[in-house]
Amino acid sequence: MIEIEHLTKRYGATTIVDDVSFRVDEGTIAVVVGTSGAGKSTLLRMINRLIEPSAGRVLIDGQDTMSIPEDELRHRIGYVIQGYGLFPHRNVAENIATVPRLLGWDKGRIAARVDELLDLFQLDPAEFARKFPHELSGGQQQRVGVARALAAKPALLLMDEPFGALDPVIRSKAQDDLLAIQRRFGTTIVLVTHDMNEAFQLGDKIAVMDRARLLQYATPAELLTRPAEAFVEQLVGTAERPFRLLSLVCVQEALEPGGAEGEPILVTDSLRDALSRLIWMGRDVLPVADASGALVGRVSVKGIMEHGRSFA
Ligand SMILES: Nc1ncnc2c1ncn2[C@@H]1O[C@H](COP(=O)(O)OP(=O)(O)OP(=O)(O)O)[C@@H](O)[C@H]1O
Repeated sequence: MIEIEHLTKRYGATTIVDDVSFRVDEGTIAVVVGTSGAGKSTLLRMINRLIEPSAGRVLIDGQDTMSIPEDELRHRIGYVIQGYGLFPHRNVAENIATVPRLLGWDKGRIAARVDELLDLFQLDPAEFARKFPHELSGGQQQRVGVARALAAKPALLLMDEPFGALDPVIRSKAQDDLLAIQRRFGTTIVLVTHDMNEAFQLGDKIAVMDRARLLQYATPAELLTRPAEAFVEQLVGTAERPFRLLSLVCVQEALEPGGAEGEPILVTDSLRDALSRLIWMGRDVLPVADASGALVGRVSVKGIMEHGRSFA
Protein backbone atom coordinates (compact mmCIF):
# COMPACT_ATOMS: atom_id res chain seq x y z
CA MET A 1 0.00 0.00 0.00
CA ILE A 2 1.16 3.53 -0.70
CA GLU A 3 0.08 6.51 1.36
CA ILE A 4 0.61 10.03 0.11
CA GLU A 5 0.22 12.49 2.97
CA HIS A 6 0.00 16.26 2.56
CA LEU A 7 2.52 16.17 -0.27
CA THR A 8 3.53 19.68 -1.30
CA LYS A 9 6.04 21.19 -3.72
CA ARG A 10 6.91 24.85 -3.89
CA TYR A 11 9.35 26.60 -6.17
CA GLY A 12 9.91 30.02 -4.56
CA ALA A 13 6.49 31.56 -4.05
CA THR A 14 4.77 29.22 -6.50
CA THR A 15 3.06 26.09 -5.23
CA ILE A 16 3.13 23.33 -7.87
CA VAL A 17 1.60 20.57 -5.73
CA ASP A 18 -0.58 21.75 -2.87
CA ASP A 19 -1.22 19.50 0.13
CA VAL A 20 -2.16 16.35 -1.80
CA SER A 21 -3.16 13.22 0.14
CA PHE A 22 -4.45 9.87 -1.11
CA ARG A 23 -3.93 6.17 -0.62
CA VAL A 24 -3.33 3.45 -3.19
CA ASP A 25 -4.24 -0.05 -2.06
CA GLU A 26 -1.94 -2.95 -2.81
CA GLY A 27 -2.40 -4.43 -6.27
CA THR A 28 -4.57 -1.59 -7.59
CA ILE A 29 -4.10 1.14 -10.20
CA ALA A 30 -4.49 4.83 -9.34
CA VAL A 31 -4.64 7.14 -12.35
CA VAL A 32 -3.81 10.85 -12.00
CA VAL A 33 -5.57 13.10 -14.53
CA GLY A 34 -5.88 16.84 -14.94
CA THR A 35 -5.07 19.83 -17.05
CA SER A 36 -1.60 20.51 -18.38
CA GLY A 37 0.61 22.05 -15.70
CA ALA A 38 -1.66 20.82 -12.87
CA GLY A 39 1.33 19.24 -11.12
CA LYS A 40 0.78 15.57 -12.07
CA SER A 41 4.37 14.74 -13.07
CA THR A 42 5.77 16.62 -10.10
CA LEU A 43 3.51 14.62 -7.78
CA LEU A 44 4.64 11.34 -9.38
CA ARG A 45 8.31 12.25 -9.12
CA MET A 46 8.01 13.10 -5.46
CA ILE A 47 6.90 9.49 -4.87
CA ASN A 48 10.29 8.10 -5.93
CA ARG A 49 12.11 11.24 -4.76
CA LEU A 50 13.34 12.30 -8.17
CA ILE A 51 11.94 15.57 -6.79
CA GLU A 52 12.25 16.28 -3.07
CA PRO A 53 8.94 17.37 -1.47
CA SER A 54 8.75 20.76 0.27
CA ALA A 55 6.35 19.22 2.79
CA GLY A 56 4.42 16.02 3.42
CA ARG A 57 5.53 12.44 3.09
CA VAL A 58 5.06 9.18 1.21
CA LEU A 59 4.76 5.82 2.96
CA ILE A 60 5.33 2.54 1.13
CA ASP A 61 3.92 -0.36 3.11
CA GLY A 62 4.07 1.89 6.15
CA GLN A 63 7.70 2.91 5.63
CA ASP A 64 8.51 6.61 5.09
CA THR A 65 10.39 6.95 1.78
CA MET A 66 12.71 9.48 3.44
CA SER A 67 14.07 6.63 5.56
CA ILE A 68 14.92 4.49 2.51
CA PRO A 69 18.26 5.16 0.75
CA GLU A 70 17.60 6.72 -2.68
CA ASP A 71 19.17 3.93 -4.74
CA GLU A 72 17.22 1.29 -2.84
CA LEU A 73 14.04 3.31 -3.36
CA ARG A 74 14.60 3.43 -7.15
CA HIS A 75 15.05 -0.34 -7.18
CA ARG A 76 11.82 -0.85 -5.29
CA ILE A 77 9.88 1.53 -7.50
CA GLY A 78 9.72 1.00 -11.27
CA TYR A 79 9.45 4.16 -13.37
CA VAL A 80 8.21 4.44 -16.96
CA ILE A 81 8.13 7.71 -18.88
CA GLN A 82 6.89 8.77 -22.29
CA GLY A 83 9.70 8.11 -24.77
CA TYR A 84 10.56 5.01 -22.69
CA GLY A 85 14.05 6.23 -21.67
CA LEU A 86 15.77 3.07 -22.95
CA PHE A 87 19.57 3.06 -22.93
CA PRO A 88 20.42 3.43 -26.65
CA HIS A 89 23.72 1.53 -26.54
CA ARG A 90 22.37 -1.44 -24.63
CA ASN A 91 20.40 -4.17 -26.34
CA VAL A 92 16.90 -5.18 -25.25
CA ALA A 93 18.07 -7.93 -22.88
CA GLU A 94 20.64 -5.60 -21.26
CA ASN A 95 18.06 -2.85 -20.90
CA ILE A 96 15.63 -5.18 -19.14
CA ALA A 97 18.42 -6.57 -16.95
CA THR A 98 19.46 -3.13 -15.64
CA VAL A 99 18.01 -3.25 -12.12
CA PRO A 100 18.47 -7.02 -11.48
CA ARG A 101 22.15 -6.49 -12.36
CA LEU A 102 22.47 -3.57 -9.96
CA LEU A 103 20.88 -5.78 -7.31
CA GLY A 104 23.51 -8.46 -7.94
CA TRP A 105 21.19 -11.22 -9.22
CA ASP A 106 23.13 -14.16 -10.67
CA LYS A 107 23.31 -14.54 -14.46
CA GLY A 108 20.95 -17.49 -14.70
CA ARG A 109 18.24 -15.74 -12.73
CA ILE A 110 18.61 -12.55 -14.80
CA ALA A 111 18.45 -14.49 -18.10
CA ALA A 112 15.34 -16.37 -16.96
CA ARG A 113 13.61 -13.16 -15.90
CA VAL A 114 14.48 -11.40 -19.18
CA ASP A 115 13.05 -14.33 -21.17
CA GLU A 116 9.94 -14.45 -18.99
CA LEU A 117 9.26 -10.74 -19.52
CA LEU A 118 9.95 -10.85 -23.27
CA ASP A 119 7.51 -13.75 -23.57
CA LEU A 120 4.94 -11.92 -21.52
CA PHE A 121 5.20 -8.83 -23.73
CA GLN A 122 5.01 -11.01 -26.85
CA LEU A 123 8.55 -10.23 -28.00
CA ASP A 124 10.24 -13.45 -29.14
CA PRO A 125 13.54 -13.60 -27.18
CA ALA A 126 15.37 -15.18 -30.17
CA GLU A 127 14.41 -12.22 -32.33
CA PHE A 128 14.44 -9.31 -29.92
CA ALA A 129 16.88 -9.91 -27.05
CA ARG A 130 19.93 -8.73 -29.03
CA LYS A 131 18.26 -5.84 -30.84
CA PHE A 132 19.02 -2.23 -29.95
CA PRO A 133 16.31 0.32 -29.17
CA HIS A 134 16.67 2.13 -32.53
CA GLU A 135 15.85 -1.17 -34.29
CA LEU A 136 12.43 -1.36 -32.57
CA SER A 137 9.07 0.24 -33.38
CA GLY A 138 7.59 2.71 -30.91
CA GLY A 139 5.20 0.08 -29.56
CA GLN A 140 8.01 -2.43 -29.08
CA GLN A 141 10.18 0.17 -27.31
CA GLN A 142 7.27 0.96 -25.05
CA ARG A 143 6.88 -2.71 -24.11
CA VAL A 144 10.59 -3.02 -23.40
CA GLY A 145 10.36 0.10 -21.21
CA VAL A 146 7.57 -1.45 -19.13
CA ALA A 147 9.36 -4.84 -19.02
CA ARG A 148 12.51 -3.09 -17.76
CA ALA A 149 10.55 -1.29 -15.05
CA LEU A 150 9.02 -4.61 -13.92
CA ALA A 151 12.24 -6.64 -14.08
CA ALA A 152 13.10 -6.65 -10.38
CA LYS A 153 9.45 -7.16 -9.35
CA PRO A 154 8.99 -3.69 -7.89
CA ALA A 155 6.43 -3.12 -5.17
CA LEU A 156 5.26 -0.04 -7.03
CA LEU A 157 5.28 1.07 -10.65
CA LEU A 158 5.10 4.77 -11.56
CA MET A 159 4.08 5.57 -15.14
CA ASP A 160 4.12 9.07 -16.63
CA GLU A 161 2.11 9.22 -19.87
CA PRO A 162 3.47 5.75 -20.76
CA PHE A 163 1.32 5.38 -23.88
CA GLY A 164 1.37 9.04 -24.99
CA ALA A 165 3.46 8.43 -28.10
CA LEU A 166 1.54 5.41 -29.39
CA ASP A 167 -1.07 5.44 -32.15
CA PRO A 168 -4.63 4.63 -31.01
CA VAL A 169 -4.65 0.95 -32.06
CA ILE A 170 -1.32 0.07 -30.44
CA ARG A 171 -2.23 2.22 -27.46
CA SER A 172 -5.37 0.26 -26.77
CA LYS A 173 -3.44 -3.02 -27.03
CA ALA A 174 -0.73 -1.67 -24.70
CA GLN A 175 -3.41 -0.74 -22.15
CA ASP A 176 -4.94 -4.23 -22.30
CA ASP A 177 -1.50 -5.80 -21.93
CA LEU A 178 -0.69 -3.61 -18.96
CA LEU A 179 -3.93 -4.63 -17.25
CA ALA A 180 -3.27 -8.33 -17.87
CA ILE A 181 0.29 -8.08 -16.54
CA GLN A 182 -0.78 -5.99 -13.57
CA ARG A 183 -3.42 -8.58 -12.63
CA ARG A 184 -0.87 -11.36 -13.00
CA PHE A 185 1.88 -9.79 -10.87
CA GLY A 186 -0.42 -7.83 -8.55
CA THR A 187 1.70 -4.72 -9.08
CA THR A 188 0.54 -1.47 -7.51
CA ILE A 189 0.58 1.29 -10.13
CA VAL A 190 0.30 5.09 -10.14
CA LEU A 191 -0.16 6.31 -13.71
CA VAL A 192 -0.37 9.87 -15.05
CA THR A 193 -2.34 10.57 -18.22
CA HIS A 194 -4.13 13.32 -20.16
CA ASP A 195 -6.52 10.80 -21.62
CA MET A 196 -9.82 10.31 -19.77
CA ASN A 197 -10.63 7.14 -21.71
CA GLU A 198 -7.34 5.68 -20.52
CA ALA A 199 -8.11 6.76 -16.96
CA PHE A 200 -11.49 5.01 -17.06
CA GLN A 201 -10.09 1.89 -18.68
CA LEU A 202 -7.19 1.44 -16.27
CA GLY A 203 -8.03 3.16 -13.00
CA ASP A 204 -9.39 1.40 -9.93
CA LYS A 205 -9.32 4.95 -8.54
CA ILE A 206 -8.87 8.24 -10.36
CA ALA A 207 -7.21 11.35 -8.85
CA VAL A 208 -8.32 14.58 -10.52
CA MET A 209 -5.87 17.48 -10.21
CA ASP A 210 -6.26 21.11 -11.17
CA ARG A 211 -3.81 23.92 -10.47
CA ALA A 212 -1.76 22.02 -7.90
CA ARG A 213 -4.75 20.74 -5.94
CA LEU A 214 -6.36 17.32 -5.75
CA LEU A 215 -10.05 17.96 -6.43
CA GLN A 216 -11.31 14.40 -6.06
CA TYR A 217 -9.97 10.90 -5.55
CA ALA A 218 -12.62 8.28 -6.22
CA THR A 219 -13.61 5.21 -8.19
CA PRO A 220 -14.57 5.80 -11.84
CA ALA A 221 -18.27 5.21 -11.01
CA GLU A 222 -18.22 7.71 -8.11
CA LEU A 223 -16.48 10.31 -10.26
CA LEU A 224 -19.24 9.95 -12.85
CA THR A 225 -22.21 9.90 -10.51
CA ARG A 226 -20.95 12.20 -7.74
CA PRO A 227 -18.40 14.67 -9.16
CA ALA A 228 -17.07 16.84 -6.34
CA GLU A 229 -16.83 20.02 -8.39
CA ALA A 230 -17.99 21.44 -11.71
CA PHE A 231 -14.46 21.04 -13.03
CA VAL A 232 -14.54 17.27 -12.42
CA GLU A 233 -17.91 17.01 -14.14
CA GLN A 234 -16.58 18.91 -17.12
CA LEU A 235 -13.43 16.80 -17.31
CA VAL A 236 -15.39 13.56 -17.13
CA GLY A 237 -17.64 14.83 -19.94
CA THR A 238 -21.37 14.88 -19.25
CA ALA A 239 -22.25 13.62 -22.74
CA GLU A 240 -19.97 10.61 -22.25
CA ARG A 241 -21.33 9.80 -18.80
CA PRO A 242 -23.83 7.01 -19.60
CA PHE A 243 -21.40 5.32 -21.98
CA ARG A 244 -18.54 5.44 -19.49
CA LEU A 245 -20.81 3.98 -16.82
CA LEU A 246 -21.95 1.20 -19.14
CA SER A 247 -18.30 0.43 -19.86
CA LEU A 248 -17.77 -0.22 -16.13
CA VAL A 249 -20.53 -2.84 -15.90
CA CYS A 250 -20.31 -6.45 -17.15
CA VAL A 251 -22.95 -8.12 -19.31
CA GLN A 252 -23.44 -10.50 -16.37
CA GLU A 253 -25.21 -7.65 -14.51
CA ALA A 254 -27.92 -7.37 -17.17
CA LEU A 255 -28.16 -11.07 -18.03
CA GLU A 256 -31.67 -12.28 -18.85
CA PRO A 257 -32.94 -15.85 -19.22
CA GLY A 258 -33.61 -17.15 -22.71
CA GLY A 259 -31.83 -17.43 -26.02
CA ALA A 260 -31.25 -15.27 -29.10
CA GLU A 261 -29.93 -15.53 -32.65
CA GLY A 262 -26.35 -14.73 -33.64
CA GLU A 263 -22.78 -14.73 -32.38
CA PRO A 264 -22.75 -14.66 -28.55
CA ILE A 265 -21.15 -11.91 -26.48
CA LEU A 266 -19.20 -12.84 -23.32
CA VAL A 267 -20.62 -12.34 -19.81
CA THR A 268 -17.37 -10.54 -18.96
CA ASP A 269 -17.71 -8.01 -21.82
CA SER A 270 -19.03 -4.59 -20.87
CA LEU A 271 -22.57 -3.36 -21.40
CA ARG A 272 -21.07 -0.67 -23.62
CA ASP A 273 -19.60 -3.37 -25.88
CA ALA A 274 -22.94 -5.17 -25.87
CA LEU A 275 -24.89 -2.02 -26.80
CA SER A 276 -22.43 -1.18 -29.52
CA ARG A 277 -22.78 -4.68 -30.99
CA LEU A 278 -26.59 -4.55 -30.73
CA ILE A 279 -26.77 -1.21 -32.55
CA TRP A 280 -24.30 -2.28 -35.21
CA MET A 281 -26.09 -5.56 -35.89
CA GLY A 282 -29.55 -3.98 -35.80
CA ARG A 283 -30.77 -6.44 -33.16
CA ASP A 284 -32.77 -6.11 -29.95
CA VAL A 285 -31.21 -9.14 -28.22
CA LEU A 286 -27.91 -11.02 -28.30
CA PRO A 287 -27.00 -14.45 -26.88
CA VAL A 288 -24.48 -14.46 -24.01
CA ALA A 289 -21.78 -17.10 -23.42
CA ASP A 290 -19.41 -17.76 -20.51
CA ALA A 291 -15.63 -18.21 -20.84
CA SER A 292 -16.05 -21.87 -21.83
CA GLY A 293 -18.36 -20.89 -24.70
CA ALA A 294 -21.52 -22.28 -23.04
CA LEU A 295 -24.66 -20.19 -23.62
CA VAL A 296 -25.90 -18.71 -20.35
CA GLY A 297 -28.72 -16.37 -21.42
CA ARG A 298 -29.19 -13.18 -23.39
CA VAL A 299 -28.79 -9.41 -23.16
CA SER A 300 -31.25 -6.89 -24.61
CA VAL A 301 -31.28 -3.23 -25.61
CA LYS A 302 -34.17 -2.75 -23.19
CA GLY A 303 -32.25 -4.35 -20.31
CA ILE A 304 -29.19 -2.20 -21.00
CA MET A 305 -31.31 0.96 -21.17
CA GLU A 306 -32.89 0.12 -17.81
CA HIS A 307 -29.46 -0.42 -16.35
CA GLY A 308 -28.24 2.90 -17.81
CA ARG A 309 -31.20 4.80 -16.33
CA SER A 310 -30.55 3.37 -12.87
CA PHE A 311 -27.30 5.38 -12.77
CA ALA A 312 -29.07 8.72 -13.07
N1 LIG B 1 11.85 23.06 -11.57
C1 LIG B 1 10.78 23.84 -11.69
N2 LIG B 1 10.80 25.13 -11.33
C2 LIG B 1 9.71 25.92 -11.44
N3 LIG B 1 8.52 25.49 -11.91
C3 LIG B 1 8.43 24.22 -12.30
C4 LIG B 1 9.53 23.32 -12.21
N4 LIG B 1 9.11 22.11 -12.65
C5 LIG B 1 7.82 22.24 -13.01
N5 LIG B 1 7.40 23.51 -12.82
C6 LIG B 1 6.05 24.03 -13.09
O1 LIG B 1 5.15 23.28 -12.32
C7 LIG B 1 3.91 23.14 -12.99
C8 LIG B 1 3.49 21.70 -12.94
O2 LIG B 1 4.34 20.92 -13.74
P1 LIG B 1 4.09 19.38 -13.97
O3 LIG B 1 5.05 18.92 -15.03
O4 LIG B 1 4.10 18.67 -12.69
O5 LIG B 1 2.62 19.39 -14.53
P2 LIG B 1 1.79 18.29 -15.30
O6 LIG B 1 0.44 18.31 -14.70
O7 LIG B 1 2.53 17.01 -15.31
O8 LIG B 1 1.75 18.90 -16.75
P3 LIG B 1 1.69 18.19 -18.18
O9 LIG B 1 0.40 17.44 -18.20
O10 LIG B 1 1.69 19.35 -19.12
O11 LIG B 1 2.90 17.32 -18.28
C9 LIG B 1 4.11 23.70 -14.38
O12 LIG B 1 3.48 24.96 -14.44
C10 LIG B 1 5.60 23.81 -14.53
O13 LIG B 1 5.93 24.89 -15.34
